[in-house]
Amino acid sequence: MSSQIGRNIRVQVFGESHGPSIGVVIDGLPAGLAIDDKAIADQMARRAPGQSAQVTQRREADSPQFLSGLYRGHTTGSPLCAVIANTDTRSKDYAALTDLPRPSHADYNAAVKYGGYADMRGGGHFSGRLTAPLVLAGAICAGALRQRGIDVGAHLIQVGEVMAPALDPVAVTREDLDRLRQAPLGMADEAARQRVEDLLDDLRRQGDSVGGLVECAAIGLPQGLGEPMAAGVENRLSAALFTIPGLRGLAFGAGFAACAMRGSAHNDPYTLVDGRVQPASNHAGGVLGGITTGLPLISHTAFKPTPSIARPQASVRLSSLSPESLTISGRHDPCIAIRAVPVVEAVTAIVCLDLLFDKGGTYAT
Ligand SMILES: Cc1cc2nc3c(=O)[nH]c(=O)nc-3n(C[C@H](O)[C@H](O)[C@H](O)COP(=O)(O)O)c2cc1C
Ligand SMILES: C=C(O[C@@H]1CC(C(=O)O)=C[C@@H](OP(=O)(O)O)[C@H]1O)C(=O)O
Repeated sequence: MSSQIGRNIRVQVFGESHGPSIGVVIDGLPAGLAIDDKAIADQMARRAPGQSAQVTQRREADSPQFLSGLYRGHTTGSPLCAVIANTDTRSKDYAALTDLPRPSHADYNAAVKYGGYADMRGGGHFSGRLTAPLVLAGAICAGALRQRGIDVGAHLIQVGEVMAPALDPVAVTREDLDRLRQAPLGMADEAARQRVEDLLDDLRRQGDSVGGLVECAAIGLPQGLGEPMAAGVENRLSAALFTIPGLRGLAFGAGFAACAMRGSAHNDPYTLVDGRVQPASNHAGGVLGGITTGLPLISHTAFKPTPSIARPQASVRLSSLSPESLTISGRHDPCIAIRAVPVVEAVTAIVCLDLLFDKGGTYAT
């Protein structure tokens, strides 16, 4: 299994959802970086399970214990290791699924690939639980970015058929991103959020789940990060974002809408702003030729509906190879995208810091 992202800042996650703990080793952080415990706790709480009626009811404190790489509130320059305990595991929910795999989860694929040895309780290493250490790593990297005037924020702009307004891809500010971080369900638009809450209530009654779309913006990035072709910003961000389970689609800037546009509408004309050459619009999403343009780096990530739903579904009993109906009990998110918001933000922060370190690694804390 490869559970590492980053080139200069290497983030390795480990653990299984129902093992004793999950965690992260971060290598390549500069020494002397102040660790803001409150900022980390806030980000962890945005993602944590059991925080509202609209998410999985598993309860975890998600308070990290640092084992190395941290001394007197600052990074030491050696690998930082942190563990997060798994306390509220209910493994009996998963006992029957070894022989009767859930459609669209990783149960059956893991059983075949790892010959039945993978610990799939709670989704094991495939679980959304493994995004907790990613958020921890992202919060640490975001602290380093903030010192350089760079901020990353994400929000939910679609759940099923409910849409919320997207950010202004040129003029998005740090205040906008702060506001998004405070928004319940990751959706700042109140009217849209109310419709999402109603939709989630309906889905709970129907035993169903729904997909969603997350928009993320990184602002304050200098022009010139990244390289062409295989080392492009999109390449590196894509590889990292696809570590998030349930992610099914990723687009930059105008994304798939670009295929229906004319060049005259899609092109971002250059203008002069305070004597500097700058694109006047941002259909490019802040990246051209694999290199940042200096405008906000905008991504859209599409999440599938949660696979574990309460409705009866067709599966196959593996021991007898007979078709059987499966009804899943247990605690599940009705919409993965809601708790994926801070995860997308975290992974984007990790990659942005990683890109900054391409420049020779001379980051002054
Ligand atoms: C934050 C988060 C929470 C998730 N919660 C659940 C859940 O409660 N139930 C579930 O079946 N899948 C959940 N998933 C998705 C599964 O982990 C994922 O679909 C599965 O591991 C298969 O991976 P894939 O969808 O990337 O192919 C969650 C994913 C994330 C990122
Ligand atoms: C625990 C978390 O989410 C879990 C992600 C998940 C899955 O299949 O991805 C399934 C559920 O696990 P369990 O059955 O153990 O409650 C979620 O609760 C978390 O995000 O911290």
